[in-house]
Amino acid sequence: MEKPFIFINSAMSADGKLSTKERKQVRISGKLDFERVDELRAQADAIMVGIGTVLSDDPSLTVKSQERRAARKVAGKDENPARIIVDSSARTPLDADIFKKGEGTRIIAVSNSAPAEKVRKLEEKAVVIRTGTEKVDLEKLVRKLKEMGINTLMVEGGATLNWGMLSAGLVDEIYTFVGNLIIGGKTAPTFTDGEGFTEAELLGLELLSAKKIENGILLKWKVKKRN
Ligand SMILES: NC(=O)c1ccc[n+]([C@@H]2O[C@H](COP(=O)([O-])OP(=O)(O)OC[C@H]3O[C@@H](n4cnc5c(N)ncnc54)[C@H](O)[C@@H]3O)[C@@H](O)[C@H]2O)c1
Ligand SMILES: Nc1nc(=O)c(N)c(NC[C@H](O)[C@H](O)[C@H](O)COP(=O)(O)O)[nH]1
Repeated sequence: MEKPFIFINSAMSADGKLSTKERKQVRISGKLDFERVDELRAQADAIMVGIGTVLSDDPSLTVKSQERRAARKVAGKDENPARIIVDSSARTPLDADIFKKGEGTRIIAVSNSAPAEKVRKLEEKAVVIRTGTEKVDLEKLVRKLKEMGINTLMVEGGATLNWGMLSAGLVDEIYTFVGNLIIGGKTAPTFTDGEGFTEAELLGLELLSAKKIENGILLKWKVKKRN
């Protein structure tokens, strides 16, 4: 299948959580790790998050460094990569930060069951892509993104979207930054939620590198292809 190169970047606690049981964002990364994330954003053609992340964190998903934005301009690109929200029911608030901050394309991926009136309003602010009946069809979505010229796609969570992309076999590499804290709570989002694999379905990884950054560790993984 023709698809972009797809990698996930997430920061998790030492016990594998992405945020608290109230789905409140916590600072897991230190300054250097946020710099690394900014560099990854600047190199990507698009950044994708799930609607759960938009509703809980309201991220802007912009490139933070002025130098990196300027370098993108010199290379003939928009200051920010395309920002994509996977949002089956078109719940993205019309005043979400991704619409307010920075230049660049916004893409909202909805399913065919998303309410028409809300989709029309989103179309005034973003490119809307419809796939799937009840839930966005991630495979069709990434194929469409490739056709639109997106060759490198950075997925920044959250837990449910990570599962959707991994279980569909769409992810090439993963960066997990493991920070020096414990969050706990069986309902707190983990790196991968969703329904989970059976023993026969487990996804294998190859460790590409491990590096200490401040008080945490950055792991880079390659996802093994299933036969
Ligand atoms: N630490 C980090 O690096 C990091 C990064 C991002 C988010 N987070 C945290 O993760 C939490 C949000 O995660 P979440 O799991 O609630 O939401 P999410 O961001 O993973 O979004 C999930 C939504 O994506 C949509 N979706 C549509 N089609 C899908 C498909 N085919 N497969 C999967 N999802 C599909 C669904 O509407 C689903 O509700 C927040 O608490 C946020 O703070 C942490
Ligand atoms: N890399 C990273 N380290 C963390 O410690 C942490 N809490 C997140 N969390 C991801 C977060 O949920 C947001 O989605 C975006 O990182 C916000 O992006 P903006 O700054 O608004 O562009 N990500």
